[in-house]
Amino acid sequence: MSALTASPAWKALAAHRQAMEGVSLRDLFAQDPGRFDRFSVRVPGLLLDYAKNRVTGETMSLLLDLARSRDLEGWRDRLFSGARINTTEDRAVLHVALRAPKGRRIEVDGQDVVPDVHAVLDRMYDFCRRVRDGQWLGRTGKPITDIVNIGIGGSDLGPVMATQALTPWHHPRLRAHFVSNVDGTHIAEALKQVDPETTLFIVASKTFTTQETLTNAHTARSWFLEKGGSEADIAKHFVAVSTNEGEVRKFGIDPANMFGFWDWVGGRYSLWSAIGLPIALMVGPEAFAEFLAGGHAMDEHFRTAPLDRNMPVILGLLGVWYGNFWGACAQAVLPYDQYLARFPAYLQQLDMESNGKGVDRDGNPVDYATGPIIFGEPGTNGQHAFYQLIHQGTHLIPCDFIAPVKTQNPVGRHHPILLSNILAQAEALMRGKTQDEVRAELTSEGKSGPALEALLPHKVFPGNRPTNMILADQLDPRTLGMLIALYEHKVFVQGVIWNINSFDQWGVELGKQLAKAILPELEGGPAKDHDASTAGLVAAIRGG
Ligand SMILES: O=P(O)(O)OC[C@H]1O[C@](O)(CO)[C@@H](O)[C@@H]1O
Repeated sequence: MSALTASPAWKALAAHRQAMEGVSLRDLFAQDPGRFDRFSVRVPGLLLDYAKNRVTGETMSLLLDLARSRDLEGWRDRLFSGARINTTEDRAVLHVALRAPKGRRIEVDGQDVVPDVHAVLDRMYDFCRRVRDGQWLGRTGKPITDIVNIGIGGSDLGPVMATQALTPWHHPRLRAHFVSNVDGTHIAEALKQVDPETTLFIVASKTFTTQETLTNAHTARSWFLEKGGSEADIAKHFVAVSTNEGEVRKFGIDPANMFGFWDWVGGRYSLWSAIGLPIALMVGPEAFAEFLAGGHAMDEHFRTAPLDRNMPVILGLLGVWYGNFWGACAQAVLPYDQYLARFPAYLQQLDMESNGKGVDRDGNPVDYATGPIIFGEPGTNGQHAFYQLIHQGTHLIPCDFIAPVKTQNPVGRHHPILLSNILAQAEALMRGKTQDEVRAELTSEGKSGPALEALLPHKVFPGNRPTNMILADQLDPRTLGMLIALYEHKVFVQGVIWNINSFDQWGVELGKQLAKAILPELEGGPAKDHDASTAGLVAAIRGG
């Protein structure tokens, strides 16, 4: 037994879970009209309603006991103080420093990093202004019209998601494109849409050694040269975002056109850094600064709010409650805002790359579930796809619903219709529909006898399915920053409870290694020793 599962706080929760068997959310609501007030938290701009969870006051207090017993507050202090909590890579974890205001002091090895953060931001903002104002000119003297970000994972998903989320703030002349997949189709289709004389490529890679990104970047470079650009023109059309100046130079990008960041920024936590350059170019420095301010506001909330009023803590603990005590292995994230269409994909990396771990910080196998499978689609599309399983299937899938109260596009009745759907879904998942209710409904429709009885079980909804509701006043740069930081800290809270390192990602390495070995075989090199399946597939691809 691990220290976690042997702990009194864990055992108390396990016993409480047994006591909660059969307790229904319907009853909890019926018994307590103040449930919304008790189980909701506001920070300016965001409201979290977690009343539709299988929790009582006792549940929350036992979960908070667990958090305290894991020294959550101590770990939070270590995070914010620049301690090297990413032990397997011997790094600090300081994405919070990327959104710290000027004058705030955050140290790594005794050195304040906030001035460096703002020096890069100032350079980025200056560059953005020149591109946006039409002063930065392409090789034939024309202003930039298209930005192609080449990156993958954290160097792609965050920028794609946030750029799309902030579409109403986009500069009218600029279009953003994102190329990530090493599938040549991705870059080929992007290049079909852009003009080499007015396109700016951002090669975004923390390490600048990532195979997909380097392959795409070299293809873009060759295309640029084939289309009449010269080596000397590259400086006008290619910039880099990286921590690796040496590799950037080797690629042929002048370090003067490089925006740096630091090893204490994890890839999936990097959209606040220069990796956010495509966002800043599209929405402008002022909106990007607001986005950072939103992230910082959530940092302050996480750092200072009491644990029982702390949004990331509450979300994290609820995830632990369902994952570890109710056997839920998935978590749906359901944004009811088309601008947040890529939010679930972004969260997949944030959460699953962070907490998809099977050993604890000391390398011991864990005897409890860790991070869940994250999935989702924007509402209402998901309703017509996978909600059936969430309502009536055999798996327990806690859901996070996210919506803006005010839409950026008040077209006709669309927004009230959208919001009626999100509220209805959460209500339906909580209430369900009993046999008696179904029987009464079918009877009122004129059904009776065996026909009614045959249909009845199919129309019953068990209900009692947990949901959180996150309402933003509106989706704008500030609330987007808050929302992202909320989930970053939620993931951190869970990592602390599970005693895992949420900041490394060794699980992505083996596939990369094997792909390197297989590539020469697919390009005509000698066949290597594989299992029969892989050998057969290699032969099939080689036409053997
Ligand atoms: O920015 P880089 O170094 O190209 O890495 C891209 C991505 O690859 C990973 O290392 C593994 O998928 C991610 O953590 C990272 O975001």
